[in-house]
Amino acid sequence: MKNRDRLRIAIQKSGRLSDQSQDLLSKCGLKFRSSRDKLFCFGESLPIDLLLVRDDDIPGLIEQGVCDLGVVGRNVLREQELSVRARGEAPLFGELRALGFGRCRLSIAIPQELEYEGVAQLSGLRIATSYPSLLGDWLRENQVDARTVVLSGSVEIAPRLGTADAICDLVSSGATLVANQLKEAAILLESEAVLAGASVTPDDERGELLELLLRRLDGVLQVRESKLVMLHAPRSAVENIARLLPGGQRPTVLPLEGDNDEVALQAVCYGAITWQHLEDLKRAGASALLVLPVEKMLA
Ligand SMILES: Nc1ncnc2c1ncn2[C@@H]1O[C@H](COP(=O)(O)OP(=O)(O)OP(=O)(O)O)[C@@H](O)[C@H]1O
Ligand SMILES: O=P(O)(O)OC[C@H]1O[C@H](OP(=O)(O)OP(=O)(O)O)[C@H](O)[C@@H]1O
Ligand SMILES: [Mg+2]
Repeated sequence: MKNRDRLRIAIQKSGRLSDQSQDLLSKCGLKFRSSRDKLFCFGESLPIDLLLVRDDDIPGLIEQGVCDLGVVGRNVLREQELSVRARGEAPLFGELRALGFGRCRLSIAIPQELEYEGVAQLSGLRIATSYPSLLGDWLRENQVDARTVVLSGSVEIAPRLGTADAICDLVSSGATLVANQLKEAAILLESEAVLAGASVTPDDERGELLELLLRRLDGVLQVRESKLVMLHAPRSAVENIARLLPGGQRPTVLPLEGDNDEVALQAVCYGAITWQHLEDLKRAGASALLVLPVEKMLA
């Protein structure tokens, strides 16, 4: 691995993951000066630079040591991981964190008029895909002997053109399948954007930068799911109420001026706080309930 004193992160230049990738990095406090060509952006707030590339190139760039981190769909990362393994090599990149956006699934779909009776039915079929390694792996695991037809895009049209009998492609809302008279038969992989990185942490300045960035990222990811809940309650109800706080840490209990029976409670809770939660808390004796968003968090 080449020695560098600045960390480099690759994200998708323009596509489904671009905006949310940029947004996530900016929430981690990274600011970039964009260059004229807009393919390399110099990091101004920390020695962390940005590369804007095609998503398919990200695992390879990490493997070659050109960049240290990348934001890419798990579907792309796993596909390339499997293709490296198929060459008898160990991949030099892997998933470091799941990022919670760009959710979709890699599925097999068949023509709507067919009844799906199970994987065995796929034997002997031609399946069109842009993910030959993931598909091949799944077919082997399920002992299905099908033929893979590799296409780089517009996979859903293959059955209509007669070049394949089924497809294996990304599905999110399912609208593209319906538009092409196809239906989902089996899910091969649940995907979302992930932070990918080298399997070995660099042993120069970048190692520390990487740790700092991961700490910030963990804070940002946690905050996204967190709320600060504040309420008043009788001292005797505190234990019950603490149990009702979803994923809550131990609450802070504070005295209320001029009141010996009531206390104020505050706790950071993880996951959604629904109206049902609030009603349950009220029934347990809580009043003056407030639910506030959390902006930053550092463990
Ligand atoms: N319909 C979808 N809904 C949600 N996420 C999706 C959907 N389709 C794809 N994704 C996710 O977004 C990633 C990027 O999708 P996009 O279509 O922008 O890629 P691309 O066309 O290969 O882009 P590039 O030009 O960078 O090669 C996919 O690899 C996948 O992880
Ligand atoms: O289930 P849906 O919500 O319809 O989404 C699925 C479609 O989205 C993606 O394509 P995209 O629209 O990005 O086009 P592309 O493959 O040409 O990039 C994917 O390849 C599917 O075709
Ligand atoms: Mg691509």
